[in-house]
Amino acid sequence: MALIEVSGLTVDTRLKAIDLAVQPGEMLGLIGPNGAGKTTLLHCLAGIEPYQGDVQLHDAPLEKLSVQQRARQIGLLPQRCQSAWALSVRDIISLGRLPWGDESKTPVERVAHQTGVTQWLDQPVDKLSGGEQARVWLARVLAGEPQLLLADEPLASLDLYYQCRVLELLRHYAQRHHGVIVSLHDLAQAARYCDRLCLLHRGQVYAQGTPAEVLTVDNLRAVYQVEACVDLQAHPPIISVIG
Ligand SMILES: Nc1ncnc2c1ncn2[C@@H]1O[C@H](COP(=O)(O)OP(=O)(O)OP(=O)(O)O)[C@@H](O)[C@H]1O
Repeated sequence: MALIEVSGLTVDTRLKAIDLAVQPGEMLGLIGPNGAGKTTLLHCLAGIEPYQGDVQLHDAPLEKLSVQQRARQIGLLPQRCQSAWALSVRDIISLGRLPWGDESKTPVERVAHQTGVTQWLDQPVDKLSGGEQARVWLARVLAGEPQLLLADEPLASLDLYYQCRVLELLRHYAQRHHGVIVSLHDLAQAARYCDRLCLLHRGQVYAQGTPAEVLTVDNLRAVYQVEACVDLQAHPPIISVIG
């Protein structure tokens, strides 16, 4: 049974008849040019953007879930995160436990360790750098242990070490019988870490499948309007723009 199955998801002129599914244990990469609809799709799945069509989570309609059920099962790491208050790192991460109503320190400390923010647990989050804060917000989502984790461009402010570390973390998270949908602009990283890719173009699914099926020279030319050199057999995969 699919963890999540999306059929005919449509949002006014922004998304048109999107079909996709994520199996337990799978990490799906959402790729596509600026404005393709990646964020809009993630927001629909997170329940913060209305849509037409059908979304089933574990074979149950998403819209039938209570707010609490949905918060327990789906976690969203938005593209931009900011706290309106000067909360500590520990407080921010603990917010991820709210849907469960527990105050256990163990998950908070575990995810702080995984994301490399343990040393700042008692510091105000707004005193950290942009990339350090991004890892704190990722820790907040991980603390909630959602069945489906949605991450919108989680690499945007991370250095090279943490780009790999975070993608490894998300991949391991998916492999523990969860599901991850992650939007990425780095296609080589998407090829390296994602089980399958969904290439969006002007609000529609242009291609979907394994990285080798999706990241073809023809698809990249049609969607990104670039001539690319693609070597997915290399370790790590190489995708470079040559014209
Ligand atoms: N709140 C909104 N109301 C109406 N249109 C919107 C809204 N937010 C985004 N759009 C439009 O919807 C389209 C898809 O935007 P979206 O943010 O989903 O793209 P994206 O693929 O995530 O892009 P990027 O890679 O630049 O983050 C764009 O044309 C954008 O201008």
